[in-house]
Amino acid sequence: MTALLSVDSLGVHLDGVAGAPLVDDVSFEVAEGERLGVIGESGSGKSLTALAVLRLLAHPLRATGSIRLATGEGDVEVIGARQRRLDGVRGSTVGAVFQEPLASLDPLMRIGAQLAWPLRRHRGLRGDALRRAVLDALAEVQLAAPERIARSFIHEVSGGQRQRVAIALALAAQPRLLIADEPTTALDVTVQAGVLELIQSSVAERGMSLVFISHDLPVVAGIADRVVVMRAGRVVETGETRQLLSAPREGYTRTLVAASRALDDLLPAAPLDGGRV
Ligand SMILES: Nc1ncnc2c1ncn2[C@@H]1O[C@H](COP(=O)(O)OP(=O)(O)OP(=O)(O)O)[C@@H](O)[C@H]1O
Repeated sequence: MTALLSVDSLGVHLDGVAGAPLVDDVSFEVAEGERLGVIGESGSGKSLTALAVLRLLAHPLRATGSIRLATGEGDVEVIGARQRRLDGVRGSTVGAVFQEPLASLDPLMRIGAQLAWPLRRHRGLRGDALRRAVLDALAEVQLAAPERIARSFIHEVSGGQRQRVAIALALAAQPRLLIADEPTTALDVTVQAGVLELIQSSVAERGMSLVFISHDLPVVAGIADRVVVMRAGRVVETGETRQLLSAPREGYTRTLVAASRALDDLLPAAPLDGGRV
């Protein structure tokens, strides 16, 4: 399969600060339709890697190496690309959902107007067709009462609804790759499963590729075909999910798997009758 995203020897440096790069010699590929999980402890460089792919790193952070995205109109080298070229790529080739939905949503703009923007720009919709597409996009992420949501500001809807709006926004320009960076970590546990299911079904129905970043191993195991394990800014191990989790080669991956199993073993002992944990 051809690679939609190729990251080669990516480094993320903190300009003006001596020492090892924050992300060091990271390489991986994501094929068309593939779902790649990125796991690793807090501070291992997962988010910086995602931000580099989206070219959202700001000074003093600086990326080196190569990040190639295959678009409908040839490959784009993200590091060093002209801003105009990138504007075309963001949204239509790659969309992103972050831990905190407010990161991609404007608090001062009604939700419908925010969604209309990429639909107008990337799909050329206007007037009634645009209004219908906004409501369809909200219905597609299973938000009940799309008309009301479209008229609302983001602070007028719940955390789970906000993340669904952020997903609708990321999908609006029909990207070929979705980057989801800890998309359920900040959500109430009761709505996490629904948002995960939504990401999985949206990716499957659209035949999109997915980069799913999480420190939660069972969640990644359920969603990813292949996994990249990161630690201290470097890739420790990469492999097919089942293979990597059942027979990890590296000590660090074995520790992650063992910690996750130990937590799992505790679960049946937890009170299920309304007791507090
Ligand atoms: N703007 C910044 N300036 C300086 N250091 C930074 C900056 N952003 C991140 N870092 C550092 O880079 C390292 C990698 O951070 P990153 O956010 O990529 O980790 P992560 O694996 O995504 O962690 P988490 O799971 O907690 O989100 C960390 O040591 C972090 O402190």
